[in-house]
Amino acid sequence: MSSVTVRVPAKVNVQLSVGPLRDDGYHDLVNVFHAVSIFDEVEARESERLSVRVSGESAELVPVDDSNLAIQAARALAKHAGRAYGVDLVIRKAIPVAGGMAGGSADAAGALVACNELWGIGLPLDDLMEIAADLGSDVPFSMIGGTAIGTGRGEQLSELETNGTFHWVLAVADGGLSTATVYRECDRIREASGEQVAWPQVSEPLLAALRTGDARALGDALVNDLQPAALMLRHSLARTLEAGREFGALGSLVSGSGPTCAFLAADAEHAADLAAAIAGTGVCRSTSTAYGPVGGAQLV
Ligand SMILES: C[C@](O)(CO)[C@H](O)COP(=O)(O)OP(=O)(O)OC[C@H]1O[C@@H](n2ccc(N)nc2=O)[C@H](O)[C@@H]1O
Ligand SMILES: Nc1ncnc2c1ncn2[C@@H]1O[C@H](COP(=O)(O)OP(=O)(O)OP(=O)(O)O)[C@@H](O)[C@H]1O
Repeated sequence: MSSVTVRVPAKVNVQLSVGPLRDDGYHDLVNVFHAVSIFDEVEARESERLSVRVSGESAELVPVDDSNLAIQAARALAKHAGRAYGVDLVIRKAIPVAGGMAGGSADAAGALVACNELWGIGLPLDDLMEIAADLGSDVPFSMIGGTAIGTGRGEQLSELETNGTFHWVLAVADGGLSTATVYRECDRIREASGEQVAWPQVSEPLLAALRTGDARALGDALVNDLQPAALMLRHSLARTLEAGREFGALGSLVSGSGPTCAFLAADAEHAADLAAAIAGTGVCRSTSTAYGPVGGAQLV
């Protein structure tokens, strides 16, 4: 086999509840991930050396040195297997870079699955998931996709049963936001307000909405504790969210650490109308529609 291609979805967080800052610099979360139909492709080609190339959406913003998460994933898998494997990784990006939709994590998950196949290692999913968690808090979810609750720093997953398909509009902003900076801003806002940080709890109305496929109830239950921090760092996002509400989104929130905003629609037609209306106001760089849940990293 000389080449293997894997497709990996983006995510939105339908609940992101952030607990107190831990001693290791992470926060305990209740993180309800939902995989949506925007996909990066990671192709692994036989090679003597480790290298990566990136094309597509904002490819010029993605590093092609050892800081690339897909290269880190290939290296970690080779180390686990105890061999000095090489691979040429070719990434085709559709997921916005530094957009709060787990783009780098998707590429890391894609590289793990693709290299496991290309190199004929045959490592079981459980072992791949452990390597994934070491690479980043969002990487395990990118492996499995669907809808799942992440606890701990978001890496301890339990899959959720959902019904039907949810339709989304994504409003992509100009430029990204650093995840670490957004968490730091969240801590700063909390410290300044003197607020006692509660232990994060799963939202029962949110779980019920997912279980029954009730988009209207899900729209009411969407929550993101990082949203005030993202809005503080990027004031223009308030107008983006406002446009969604104005044009009848069932719910609007910043996706993860932002700056992408996600809007829930009633159905595919409503999503298309909403995407066009929001784009027409000029409050974001571009809009697209997507549906979820979709599966995780998969060979194509
Ligand atoms: C915002 C989310 O995307 C929501 O799914 C994730 O929580 C972030 O996941 P990620 O990008 O995979 O993040 P990581 O690479 O693990 O961590 C980047 C930085 O984000 C902060 N971080 C991340 C996860 C977490 N539970 N608490 C944190 O405080 C830490 O400062 C960390 O140094
Ligand atoms: N393969 C990759 N694709 C995109 N960014 C990468 C990749 N590897 C490393 N990076 C770096 O990671 C940073 C964050 O990018 P990424 O697209 O993962 O952010 P994000 O979607 O906001 O992440 P998350 O939602 O997991 O917090 C980028 O600014 C880039 O420098």
